[in-house]
Amino acid sequence: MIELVNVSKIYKLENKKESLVLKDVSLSINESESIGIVGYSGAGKSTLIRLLNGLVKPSSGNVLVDGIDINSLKKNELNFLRHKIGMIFQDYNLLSSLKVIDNVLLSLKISKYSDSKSENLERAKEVLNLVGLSDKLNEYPKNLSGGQRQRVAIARAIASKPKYLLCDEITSALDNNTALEIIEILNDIKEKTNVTIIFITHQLEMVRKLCDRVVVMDSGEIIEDQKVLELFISPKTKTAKTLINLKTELDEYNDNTFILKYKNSANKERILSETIKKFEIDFNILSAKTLDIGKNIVGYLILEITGNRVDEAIIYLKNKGIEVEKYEVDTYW
Ligand SMILES: Nc1ncnc2c1ncn2[C@@H]1O[C@H](COP(=O)(O)OP(=O)(O)OP(=O)(O)O)[C@@H](O)[C@H]1O
Repeated sequence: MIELVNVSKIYKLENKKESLVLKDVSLSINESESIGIVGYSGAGKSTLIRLLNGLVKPSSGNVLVDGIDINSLKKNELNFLRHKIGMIFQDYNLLSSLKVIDNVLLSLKISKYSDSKSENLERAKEVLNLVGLSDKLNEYPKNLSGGQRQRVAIARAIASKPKYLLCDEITSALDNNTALEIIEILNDIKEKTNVTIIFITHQLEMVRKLCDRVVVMDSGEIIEDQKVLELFISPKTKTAKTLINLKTELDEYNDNTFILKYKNSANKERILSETIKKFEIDFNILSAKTLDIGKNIVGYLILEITGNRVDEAIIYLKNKGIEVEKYEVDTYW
């Protein structure tokens, strides 16, 4: 488990000025969880993730990894603890003078994975195979595409079987298809290992495809922390709504226009037809959309509801677990 307890971070600037970039942040990350930390540029995400492996020291508060306050450790103890924590960066950070396989072997050597050269070699080949690069072992990074370089970085980060994997904007520099391939690889790694993934990004779409839980940051604070599925049904903050980025644009709507949001669609048809009969109302579907979130689906429907008992029908729908809101000009899906 990783815990941040009342962590603040102040950077010292020139002219003796200071900048408070994390404000009393507390957060617990459970084992085998995959958590997305999202927010706009400058929210403090990179600072937060760097606190988790001691690359940044807190100005106050504690960072605990498996119960150990990492800032109480001596340098060699911190280095040892870092073997538990793999990190991947936006700009890959590969050594250009080393071949793909040697980049991975170097990381195994540094983390003292095994004394046996052949075991290290076997492991390096295994992880490069896992990220689909078996045919690139002897290439230099400069001969690889951005997506392939990021795969090498993933292989290097997971080679010594870390318990935690920190990912700092690792899909941000890639085109959408390549970014989704990277997410697929991480999902595969998640399935095959118990690694805990901490994924920093401003691309909520990547979090939707990878993570169970999402933390939204704004100006150095955590402003939302909930299951990804719940965030897509009822985001609480404007930042989350904007990051979801699914603004609807209906040309015409009125006081009877509503947006319905629901998890998984199995009962939805039945509930809607029951509601129509029970309250003698009419539904006119204006727009519909579904999103897959992990193994779940979130559905959105924009309806015009007419009849004498609309209020009762809405209460009924809500009691059946369907989120209902009046449609307004800035409604987000
Ligand atoms: N070493 C530093 N010294 C001074 N200020 C810093 C330092 N690192 C970050 N900052 C400032 O701290 C704030 C938070 O930066 P941080 O990189 O943690 O945010 P972020 O959410 O990751 O943003 P981005 O996605 O742009 O990297 C920013 O205003 C940034 O300018």
